[in-house]
Amino acid sequence: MSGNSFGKLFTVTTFGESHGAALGCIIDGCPPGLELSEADMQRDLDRRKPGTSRHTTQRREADEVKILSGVFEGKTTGTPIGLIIENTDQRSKDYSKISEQFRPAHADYTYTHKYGVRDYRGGGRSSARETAMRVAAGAVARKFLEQRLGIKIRGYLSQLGPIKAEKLDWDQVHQNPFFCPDADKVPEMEAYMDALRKEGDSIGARINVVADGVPPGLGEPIFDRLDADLAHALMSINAVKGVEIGAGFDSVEQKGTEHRDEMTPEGFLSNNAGGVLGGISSGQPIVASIALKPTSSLRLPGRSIDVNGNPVEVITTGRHDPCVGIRATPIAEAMMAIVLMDHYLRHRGQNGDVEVSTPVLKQL
Ligand SMILES: C=C(O[C@@H]1CC(C(=O)O)=C[C@@H](OP(=O)(O)O)[C@H]1O)C(=O)O
Repeated sequence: MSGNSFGKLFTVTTFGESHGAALGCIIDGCPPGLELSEADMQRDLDRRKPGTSRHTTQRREADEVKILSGVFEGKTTGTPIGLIIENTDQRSKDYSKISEQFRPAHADYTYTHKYGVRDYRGGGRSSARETAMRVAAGAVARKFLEQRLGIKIRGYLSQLGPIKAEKLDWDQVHQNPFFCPDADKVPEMEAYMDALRKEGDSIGARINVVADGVPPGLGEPIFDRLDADLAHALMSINAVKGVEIGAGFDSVEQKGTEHRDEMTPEGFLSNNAGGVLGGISSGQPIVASIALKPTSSLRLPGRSIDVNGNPVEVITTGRHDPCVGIRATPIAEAMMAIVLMDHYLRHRGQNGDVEVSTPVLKQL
């Protein structure tokens, strides 16, 4: 397999390049009977699309999705769902200067070594523009999970460079261009990004994603643990350099008595596990966090080499996100939805008729 598909029973295959004709995806394995229209996906696509604030790339794409197949009279038929989004605002000449050079920290260099050819226009297939299709596919999974199981998946930006959100107010997340849940930090983030843009530099970010209402039992030990698949899915998002589940790397400094999530008949007393025990969902909220690196396309000159190995100074012109993390919240939510959907179908397949008398604990 060449790495363009994800999932075992709910599979998502994406195709397309940033400056090609279109982005597309095939979702296979979606159960029949789910009401589905373009509007269901457009809501999330609009949250991710470029050009919505001065803090993102100024490329203007409507990211209007069209359903090509798999839906009849407003409902999924169980056959492959084909989706397409046309690219409309490519400016490939911005990239002609770097067609034979490698941007430091960019996939330019590794794509060349792997394939021998490179679509240098906007990063080609390595562009984060590809994530639009993950968001569309994630919206289908999200709708099924919400309607059939009451699962709610929400994300937020918890840190932008040095600025950390200190409050988690879900109502605030969509009140600002950063997906920041702490209104008090927004002016600081705006000032930081304005200064950074003037400087021409970029910055990293952290995104948290939470799924509430996930039933216990999802996840396939040993190699397809739910947390392993989540890490796979989240790490596959462009620019992600770290993934944590629950307490994550803080577990290093915790003692067992502190880390363990004690159980009472009333519910779990904490959630250091991030909702996964032994690779299987526990019924607690699934909690993941990702670190995104700073964008590598910079107008500030950097040392590199050309395709022949000669030293060059690289300057990237064009339109770029000074912080890719700012638009990453809907992408992380989508990847979590795809993983949970896939594991729900897998669990239903093997264990759909398992009955246990042990009560399902709430999270206190
Ligand atoms: C278009 C999107 O983001 C693009 C992601 C991207 C990159 O190299 O990842 C580079 C830029 O592309 P271009 O130079 O063609 O404007 C961004 O605008 C998008 O997310 O939809």
